[in-house]
Amino acid sequence: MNPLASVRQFNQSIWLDYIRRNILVNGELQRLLTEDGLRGVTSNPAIFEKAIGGSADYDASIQALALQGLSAEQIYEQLAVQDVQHACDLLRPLYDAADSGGDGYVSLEVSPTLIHDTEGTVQEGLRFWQQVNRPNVMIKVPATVEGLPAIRQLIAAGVNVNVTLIFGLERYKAVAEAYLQGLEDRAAAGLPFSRIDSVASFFLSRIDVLLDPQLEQLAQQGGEKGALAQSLVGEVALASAKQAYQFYKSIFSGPRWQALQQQGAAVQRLLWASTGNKNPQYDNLKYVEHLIGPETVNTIPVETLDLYRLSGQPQSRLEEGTEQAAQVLARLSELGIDLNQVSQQLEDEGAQKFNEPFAKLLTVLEQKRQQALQAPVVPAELHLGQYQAAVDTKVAELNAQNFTAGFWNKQADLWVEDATAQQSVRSFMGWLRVAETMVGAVPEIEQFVHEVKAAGFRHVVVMGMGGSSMTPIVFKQAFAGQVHGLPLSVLDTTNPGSVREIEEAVPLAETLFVVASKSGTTAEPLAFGDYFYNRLREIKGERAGENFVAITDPGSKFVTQATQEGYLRIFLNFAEVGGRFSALSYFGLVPAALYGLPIGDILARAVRMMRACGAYGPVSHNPGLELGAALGVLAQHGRDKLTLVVPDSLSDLGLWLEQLIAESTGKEGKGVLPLAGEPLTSISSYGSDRVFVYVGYQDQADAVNEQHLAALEAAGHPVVRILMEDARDLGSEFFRWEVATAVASAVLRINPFDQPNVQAAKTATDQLMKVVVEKGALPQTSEPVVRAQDAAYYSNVPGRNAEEVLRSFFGQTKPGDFLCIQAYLMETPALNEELQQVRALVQEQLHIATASGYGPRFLHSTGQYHKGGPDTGLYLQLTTDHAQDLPLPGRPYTFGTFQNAQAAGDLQALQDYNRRTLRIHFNGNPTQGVADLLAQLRTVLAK
Ligand SMILES: O=P(O)(O)OC[C@H]1O[C@](O)(CO)[C@@H](O)[C@@H]1O
Ligand SMILES: O=C[C@H](O)[C@H](O)COP(=O)(O)O
Repeated sequence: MNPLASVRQFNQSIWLDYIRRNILVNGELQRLLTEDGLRGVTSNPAIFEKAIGGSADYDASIQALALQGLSAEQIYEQLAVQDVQHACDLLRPLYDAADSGGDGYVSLEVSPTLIHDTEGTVQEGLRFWQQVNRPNVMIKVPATVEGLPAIRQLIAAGVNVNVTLIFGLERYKAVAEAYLQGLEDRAAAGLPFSRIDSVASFFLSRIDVLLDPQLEQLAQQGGEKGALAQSLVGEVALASAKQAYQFYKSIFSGPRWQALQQQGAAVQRLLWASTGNKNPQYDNLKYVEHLIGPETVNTIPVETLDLYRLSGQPQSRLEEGTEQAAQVLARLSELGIDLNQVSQQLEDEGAQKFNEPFAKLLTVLEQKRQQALQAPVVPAELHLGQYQAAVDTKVAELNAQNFTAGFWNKQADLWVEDATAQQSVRSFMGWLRVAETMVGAVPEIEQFVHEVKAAGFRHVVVMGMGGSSMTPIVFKQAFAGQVHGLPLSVLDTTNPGSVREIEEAVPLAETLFVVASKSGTTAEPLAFGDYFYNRLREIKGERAGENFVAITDPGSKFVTQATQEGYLRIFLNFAEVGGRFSALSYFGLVPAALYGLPIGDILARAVRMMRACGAYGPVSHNPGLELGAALGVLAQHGRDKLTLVVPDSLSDLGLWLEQLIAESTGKEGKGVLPLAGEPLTSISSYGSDRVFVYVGYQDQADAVNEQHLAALEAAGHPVVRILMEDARDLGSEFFRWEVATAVASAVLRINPFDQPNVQAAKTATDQLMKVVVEKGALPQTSEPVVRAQDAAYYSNVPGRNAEEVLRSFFGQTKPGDFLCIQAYLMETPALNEELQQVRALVQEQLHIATASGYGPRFLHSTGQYHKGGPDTGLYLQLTTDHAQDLPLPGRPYTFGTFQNAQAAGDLQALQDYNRRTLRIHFNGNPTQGVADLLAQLRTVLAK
């Protein structure tokens, strides 16, 4: 048996004298608990100095906390408290176990600067107790003269205390006395004793380190005294411990103790501390092997722990040589050594030994804090030409009304007048500070990632719609090749071909499926979840749930389902964070971390932007406000087509911006229409409804796009450029654009946080699905205007053949319109290519903007704008029959029918809003269908 685990049979508990974030996160502490039978953890200022000051583990958190305005000391406290909380959570099952035996604790020491300050110690002890907020934390209090009354008071207040820095027997007795008095005070106040635990940490190696040289010097003088001194070298620490244990037995046995014990009090166990050997001549296990005995604890540094695991030989030895031990201590005085003086010196040095690293740690933190504060956010360069003056006026107006302060105070009248709408605005502004909350959740997420990898998962599939899956799509592309996490796929379409493609590409049994739905009621993710859960049941039976993770709001129906199905983990997001504003919450960060992204750094960048936008006090320039004001004012001047130009590696950022901006602003007949992925066409093909935004990288030349933008700018179009340092700046950009979107909405006087017109398509789809459930198939659609050989054309425009229908449809185009291609087809590179050519042709020939989206993805993105925004769209819907369909388990329909119902439902909704629509249903291969359409359009649109 592992010697470490065997120690328990002698009723001693082994604790770990070490803490560092990586061992909490990477499973190391958990392994020590499970395999080595470890039963507690202790920390001290020197340990934290090594962990925080001596590693880069905490740098991202330090940056984020510094940017939030915390001082070096506050940063230390926050980090230490977080680690202790995390460790407490890992030890909690042990603490809660019936046979916990007073174990399962994690110790956090009060500041070493308080070593002679009773009141300060009590206050800080109580503060830490509340901050850590875990029943299994112990507050470490030094056993100085001033510490004794603090121990008593904290015990009386019900705080678990680890008394530290005990070097001598007299002081040990005073410590036990303070503990008893604390308990008695508590009893007198009529308060219970249950689960108040305390340990008395007797420091060992430091005693020998101080005394051995003195003894050796005396030994060199020879004679009888010399011989005595020689015999005592290396003996004093162990003798002190053995003697202390005898005192312990007598203190915790008499009638006084029994009275307390009867009321439920627990003994204050002796804990052997400072048990890492510091003298190369001694056995490294010296302060472990000799001190094994009942009702004691030994807190052991990692190196000693590793050695003990290899060669420990546990036996109960604490009461061996008790007589001799007493002799050793008694005879010291014959050598003129006063043990009380020695203890005092050790105590003074002990204070020093913790003060120095603590001061060093604060210095390091201060440097890192300053660095964080000096790092600027990436600027957005706004070249607004003739609109500059109007935008400046709006910015001045917003500043004059103190917009930034009102914004951070969730002042809803900045957007809407109606009281109910204001309430809704306020209740969806949790995104403002969600990045701060998530900084604290990083270790938890990273630990989860380690567990997932350790369990053998090799792939991750995120399944969700709109805001719930868009961020992972962006991350996947932007960080491709730069990270080494688990490969990631995102499923956000009901297209049976795409579902099958993912199914065939992943190792099902070793794939983690993340079902992401804020509401927990969105039809698509629930269908994806059910489909893959069923597949996993076929492979793993009852254990299928082990491959599933949910991200959803607290209390959603999906929580119940995921619980019943035995999901591996349920991440509860925040009700007050809306879907498209959830990039920096669990929705964006859990998949990101699984993919291997440095989520701490990404969050730190987000906090940097929060700070720049006035989250922590007034700012002279608010980049989010300035961008948002520009977008709002430009839209009011008819420049409402926000055309996104990005390098290939950021093309999916366009999709994210589309869903954020379109779903937030496209309502009440107003809005900003973001256009992602438009092909570049001749400068004259762009109308005066455009504003161009480039998001790229500082150190990556993008000549083609840049030349194009320069020409557009020269032609009088407003152009915005944002050049990120690296992909981690996406954290900043998500936040900048969220603020800008909210500000643009304020300029347009709309509520950015609802999506009133998305429901129209959902309701129409639901009705169609009811028919499917009842009748087994979708209802017949009305007759097409034209039925050609390979395609049918449905529209309310006239035409005797395909060409005429296309001519009538495109003949409706006015300046300021846009073509919106809605492809309910399987996304493939070849199809993308054909669609891009259609867009380019339309842009060139009709001088209108073009958008293209796959259904149902765009329904949760630009779909809101299509129905709620201005009536400027020509909607070209492309559908097909699904040659290779997929059944949906437990439902009387297939993915293909579901997707077609979504197309039909949205078409219905568009027509209900009197939008101009043309549906082309391809009978054959859709890519060929689009190629044929392109050929026809070349004729139809030719000037
Ligand atoms: O996360 P949920 O609730 O499944 O919603 C998915 C998406 O659907 C919408 O609610 C509506 O399109 C989006 O706002 C959201 O991001
Ligand atoms: O609680 C544990 C003590 O802080 C620790 O054991 C001190 O050990 P050291 O003497 O090696 O610093």
